[in-house]
Amino acid sequence: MGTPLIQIKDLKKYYPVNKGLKDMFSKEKVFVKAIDGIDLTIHKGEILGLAGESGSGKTTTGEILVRLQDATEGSITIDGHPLDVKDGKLKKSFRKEVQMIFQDPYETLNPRFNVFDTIAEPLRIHGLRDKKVLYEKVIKVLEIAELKPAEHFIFRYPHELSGGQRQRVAIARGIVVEPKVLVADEPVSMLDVSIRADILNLLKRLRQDMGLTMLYVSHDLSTIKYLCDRIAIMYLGKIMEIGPVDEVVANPRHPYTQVLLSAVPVADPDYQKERIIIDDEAPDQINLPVGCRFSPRCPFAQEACTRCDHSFTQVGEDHYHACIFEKEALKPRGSSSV
Ligand SMILES: Nc1ncnc2c1ncn2[C@@H]1O[C@H](COP(=O)(O)OP(=O)(O)OP(=O)(O)O)[C@@H](O)[C@H]1O
Repeated sequence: MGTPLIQIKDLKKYYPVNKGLKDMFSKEKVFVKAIDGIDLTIHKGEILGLAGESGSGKTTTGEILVRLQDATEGSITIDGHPLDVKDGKLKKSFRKEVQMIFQDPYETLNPRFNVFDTIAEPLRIHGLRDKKVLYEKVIKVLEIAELKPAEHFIFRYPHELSGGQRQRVAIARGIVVEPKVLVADEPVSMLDVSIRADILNLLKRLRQDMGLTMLYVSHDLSTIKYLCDRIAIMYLGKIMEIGPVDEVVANPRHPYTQVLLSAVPVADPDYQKERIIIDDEAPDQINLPVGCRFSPRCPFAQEACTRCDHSFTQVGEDHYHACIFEKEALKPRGSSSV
């Protein structure tokens, strides 16, 4: 295991919910607990995949890391310094250290900015004004992002680029300030299947050539398996399982991870995989279950699950899960409890 670069401790993000006029007079505040006390470590040069269904808190985690949102509680350090440093100058230079690329490059690129202005903007914000130096830096980063020949792309506008090319521009903009960390939130889910692997390979190369550390947010377990070293599985604001990606995929321990993996299609037509079917309905984000948050949908839930506090059990090297049962002890719901 390498040196920790990012350390997230007991991170919480609670959004207040206004349920109407009646609530305005009620003393009891209601919250969506988007992130509810998570610990994560990401090592230098590592790519950590953050997976889970819609609403589990993945994007919020990434946005807090890149300071698009403030946490309600908890601490984050990057290379030993706190992310929420108050000093104005330090704050600006630390901001450079974590950059984010988003799902939809259409939305993230300003249609009135050409490629040069798009990529030069963060450099200008950080004080670089010399046009020649800016031009050279933009050309260099376009080449790294494999938009070649760079001169051919530099003065184009977003509508003159394909989806894949736009995502490459967004990546070039992210890396031009030489960050330590890249948060990639579903960066290939809106792209044509045929170009997804090219973008994932580019991210792999950036890790290798620039030593970038990444948080890769996705609900797509197959892209996580392709790209990431470790995977963390989130459900309703909690981490359910975390470990080396190959190990978790081959030997999932938490029932929620088993459910997610059972839904991934397998290319081999002769391979019969047992699909674990669960209640499709989105879980209630406000009235959270007592004990294990997954228990109302879990095919193996027992009465004892109401006493689960989501603390981890280690089951292998760097492999942890938050189910109170060992895999062998999981019994279909309704059989005698432990
Ligand atoms: N600004 C906000 N105000 C109130 N609730 C929010 C806000 N942003 C997110 N949430 C809620 O927080 C929870 C987690 O959202 P988040 O976007 O982090 O989940 P996600 O796992 O990334 O889902 P998806 O894959 O759909 O993006 C959801 O219930 C969402 O509705």
